[in-house]
Amino acid sequence: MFEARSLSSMGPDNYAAREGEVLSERPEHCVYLALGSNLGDRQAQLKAALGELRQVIDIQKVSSVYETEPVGYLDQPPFFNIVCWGYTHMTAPELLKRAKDIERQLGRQPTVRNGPRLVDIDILLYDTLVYAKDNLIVPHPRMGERAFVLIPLAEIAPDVQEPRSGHTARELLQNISQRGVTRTSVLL
Ligand SMILES: Nc1ncnc2c1ncn2[C@@H]1O[C@H](COP(=O)(O)OP(=O)(O)OP(=O)(O)O)[C@@H](O)[C@H]1O
Ligand SMILES: Nc1nc2c(c(=O)[nH]1)N=C(CO)CN2
Repeated sequence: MFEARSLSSMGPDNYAAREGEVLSERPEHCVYLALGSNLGDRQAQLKAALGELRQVIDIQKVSSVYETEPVGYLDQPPFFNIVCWGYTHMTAPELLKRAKDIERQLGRQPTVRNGPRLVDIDILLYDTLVYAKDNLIVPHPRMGERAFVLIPLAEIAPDVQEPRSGHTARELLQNISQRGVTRTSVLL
């Protein structure tokens, strides 16, 4: 399924949008995103962010909602975290820009690194792309150490590979502590 629809291995610079180009005629790319929220109505924030993302990503699967203890900066409320995957015609830089626009649109204010936020959207994987330029790093550089990412990722795609290491989500999860992450009964 992933291989069949992941049509291009070109880097993002090779197919920047051209004038008059029809988005749906561009190649499709398989993307994995992680979303988190720890302020306000966390469930509503995640739902709203997913709704916005659906405008540019044909979302195939969304994980359960996990309540997770804060990592990095500890003096903040617990998060709700999810992971989803789907297909998009956007390039990776375009998708990052859209994700950051959605965060702003939903009211995210600048804060300390790892600090509280209404909604956070990270690009985990973009096809098998390994990319680091300007303000974008793919695969997400910290995904392999975060139970709040790997547990929902392994729920919906245990065999997906992190292309830098070649390890699957299930394998990466076996190398880290799974404490502080609880599956909730919340449905999105
Ligand atoms: N794969 C990626 N997904 C999302 N943002 C990325 C990615 N790679 C680099 N960035 C950059 O990281 C910057 C900081 O993002 P953000 O404020 O969400 O960080 P953070 O959520 O506090 O920390 P973390 O990146 O560890 O989750 C963004 O402006 C973006 O340009
Ligand atoms: N539990 C949890 N901790 C975090 C999270 C998050 O989404 N969940 N995001 C962070 C910065 O992106 C920092 N710490």
